[in-house]
Amino acid sequence: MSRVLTVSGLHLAAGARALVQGVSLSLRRGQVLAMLGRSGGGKSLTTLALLDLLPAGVSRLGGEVSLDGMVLDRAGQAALRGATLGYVQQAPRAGFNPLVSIGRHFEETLAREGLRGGAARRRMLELLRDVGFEAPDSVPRLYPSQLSGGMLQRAMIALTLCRNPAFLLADEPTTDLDLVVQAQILDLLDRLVAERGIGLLLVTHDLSVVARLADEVAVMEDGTIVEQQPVRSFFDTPRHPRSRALLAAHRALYES
Ligand SMILES: Nc1ncnc2c1ncn2[C@@H]1O[C@H](COP(=O)(O)OP(=O)(O)OP(=O)(O)O)[C@@H](O)[C@H]1O
Repeated sequence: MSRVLTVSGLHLAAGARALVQGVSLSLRRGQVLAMLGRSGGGKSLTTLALLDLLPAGVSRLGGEVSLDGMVLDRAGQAALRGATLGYVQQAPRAGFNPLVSIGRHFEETLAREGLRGGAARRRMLELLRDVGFEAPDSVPRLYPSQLSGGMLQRAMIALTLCRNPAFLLADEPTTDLDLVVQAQILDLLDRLVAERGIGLLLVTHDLSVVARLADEVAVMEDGTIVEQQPVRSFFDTPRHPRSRALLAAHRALYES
């Protein structure tokens, strides 16, 4: 199974406006890389570039995405998407078709893995149980509108796991959820890294989440990575003024 996903020298622009300039990152299996920084810094676009899912109007002017040292062309990136590389977005509702039951979503995804009928149903129930649904049998017949935000995020993660991804890209996966559910989803992601050896890229604004989950931290500012360190040294000796400001704001909030 793939071990390292790398982006190097990524340059993104909208027309003449540079949005991401020379970003390089490596995501390793079994590790959590947290990406943080001010709003508009380029975290989401970098994540979307890894998936080759840039929004209309944004183009990649330079940079390479590689898997275990093999540079991927666009077809290679498309083949990776959803299979080797799972995506967990901020608003899970947007990832589901509201007119299609949860069970159908699983059927379609599992069929791509060659699983149908009873085998597909068993796998779906196993995955739903694994992400924390205590009564998974009741879930497949439901429609997305019948699930809460937290349940939908769990279902989205289970759907992503159907294809056994080596890496997960999670862009603020808990932003719209209440605190208790946030903690549950983070526990789940943490467990997936530990048990399945998934490499997790976690975009977040929350330094408590970084402290709890991350192995490595990258701070983005105005389209560049201004600091990248192992999590311990990031908290002990932040080097960039933006990192120090983030830590000071965090400490003022939690240690006063
Ligand atoms: N479709 C687009 N067209 C033009 N500019 C865009 C587009 N999408 C994003 N941008 C710009 O690119 C820059 C980086 O955006 P991005 O969403 O990657 O930031 P971010 O760090 O993820 O922010 P946040 O933390 O708020 O999600 C911003 O200045 C944003 O306005």
